[in-house]
Order: sequence, then structure tokens, then C-alpha cells
Amino acid sequence: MKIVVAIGGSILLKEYDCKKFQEYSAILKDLATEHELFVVVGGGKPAREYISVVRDLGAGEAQCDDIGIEVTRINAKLMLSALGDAAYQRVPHNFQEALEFSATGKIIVMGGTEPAHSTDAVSAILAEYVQADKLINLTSVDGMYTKDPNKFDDAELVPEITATDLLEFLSGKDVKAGTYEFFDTTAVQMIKRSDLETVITNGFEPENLIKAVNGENIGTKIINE
Ligand SMILES: Nc1ncnc2c1ncn2[C@@H]1O[C@H](COP(=O)(O)OP(=O)(O)O)[C@@H](O)[C@H]1O
Ligand SMILES: O=c1ccn([C@@H]2O[C@H](COP(=O)(O)OP(=O)(O)O)[C@@H](O)[C@H]2O)c(=O)[nH]1
Repeated sequence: MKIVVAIGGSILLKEYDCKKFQEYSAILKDLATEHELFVVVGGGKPAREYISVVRDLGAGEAQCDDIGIEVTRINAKLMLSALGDAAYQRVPHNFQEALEFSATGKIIVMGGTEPAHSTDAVSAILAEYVQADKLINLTSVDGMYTKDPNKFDDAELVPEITATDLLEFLSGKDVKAGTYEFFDTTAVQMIKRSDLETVITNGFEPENLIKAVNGENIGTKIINE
């Protein structure tokens, strides 16, 4: 299978150490023996901190996004260091480069592309672009909940949702640099129009990636109506 894996910065950079990069690189190398892999990494706390500094310096939102993108690309480089020879050692800056680099047969790792969306959207557009069979989004919670599970004790996990209902759910959410919390609408629009098989699951347990690849029922599945 051709698989796009999005790993949230909230997972990789929670502790500012190498542990999650190492855990993921071991699993990705293993999966790459059977599957073609494209990995998109997010910005996490460092991206938010840098965005906050440049915003205080008076930068507009798109410039703040640009800073966020730079940080995601640094994180992509960290993942390349972890993967070594199993990965193509350049970070694509756009989708065409990602496709070109994939001709090497190695794992491709990228961060952001341009302002006004998150790396969740990058992963969905990339999945469209390379015609992936599956998109797996690894985030800091078990999947999509009826409301923010970190704020509400009575939030319930949603095992399955249509792209249309998810779009409705996300409408009106904040779209400022560094605040594309949970999932962004651009990502869902791509998933909807391409009928892309998508799973959102908890990335703090890297084994969930293997489960999602194997089609086990974990997290939230985005289905098409
Ligand atoms: N309805 C929801 N379902 C799940 N998570 C939500 C929801 N609303 C807000 N969140 C928040 O979104 C966060 C995940 O987004 P984010 O931290 O940006 O992750 P990532 O680094 O994976 O992109 C969760 O920690 C959670 O607090
Ligand atoms: O293609 C992209 C990817 C990222 N960003 C910016 O970089 C930040 C960090 O990326 P993301 O939110 O995806 O990281 P994560 O949520 O995984 O920490 C975003 O909030 C945006 O401001 C962007 O503008 N375009």
C-alpha cells in the first residue's frame, strides 16, 4: 500500500528529546519493507513558541505561518536523522518534489508547504497528490471527540464520522497561525473529494500506526457518505 502518515508535533516534541523519533523510525523502517511511505511531521510546541515571538514582533498571520513551516521542516530533518538511509535525505518543500523524491523508493519526510493551513492539510493534499491508499493521522488524543477531551470530562470518542459531518463540526474553529487545533477544514475537504480512507488515532503509542495500517478499529475513521 501507499500510505501517508501524519505525526503531530505534539507527539514528537512533547519532551524535546529523541525518544519518539527513535520509536517511530523503528516502526516506519519496518513498515517500509512492505509499504510505500510518506511522512508529514507537525511543528508542536517549538512552532507555537516561535510563532508567538514573531507575532509579538508585529508579523502578520501569513508570516507567522511561515515561521511555523520552518519549524515543521526542522522537525522533518530530525526524523530524517532518525531514519538514516531508509529515508531520502532531503525535505520536499512542495508536493511535486515529494513525488519526485519518492522515485528513489525511500521513505519521504516533509513538513509544511505554504501558509494558511496545518500539516494535517499537507498530509491530506499529499495523499491526493501521490494517490495514496490510506491516510493515518497520529495525534495527541485517541481520535475525534464530541468536544475537546482535554477540557471536558464528558467528551466521547467518535469511532466513525463522515467528512461532511466533520466539516460541519469544524466550521467556526480558530484558523490563526499555530492554532489549527485538532484538524483543519482544508484537510477534510481533500479527504471528502478524494474519498480518502483516513484514520485519526493516538500517536503517543506508536504501535497504533501498525494497527491502523492493518485496518484494526482504533481511533476515529473518516468515512464517506
Ligand atoms: N473535538 C475534539 N476531538 C479531539 N481533540 C480535540 C477536539 N477539540 C479540540 N481538541 C484538541 O486538539 C488537540 C490535538 O491537536 P494538536 O495539539 O494540534 O495535535 P497535533 O500536534 O497532532 O496536530 C488535542 O490535544 C485536543 O485537546
Ligand atoms: O503547510 C503548512 C504547515 C504548517 N503551517 C504553520 O505551521 C504551524 C505548525 O504546524 P502544525 O499546526 O501542523 O503542527 P502541529 O499541530 O502538528 O504541532 C501551523 O499552525 C501553521 O501556522 C503552515 O502555515 N502551513
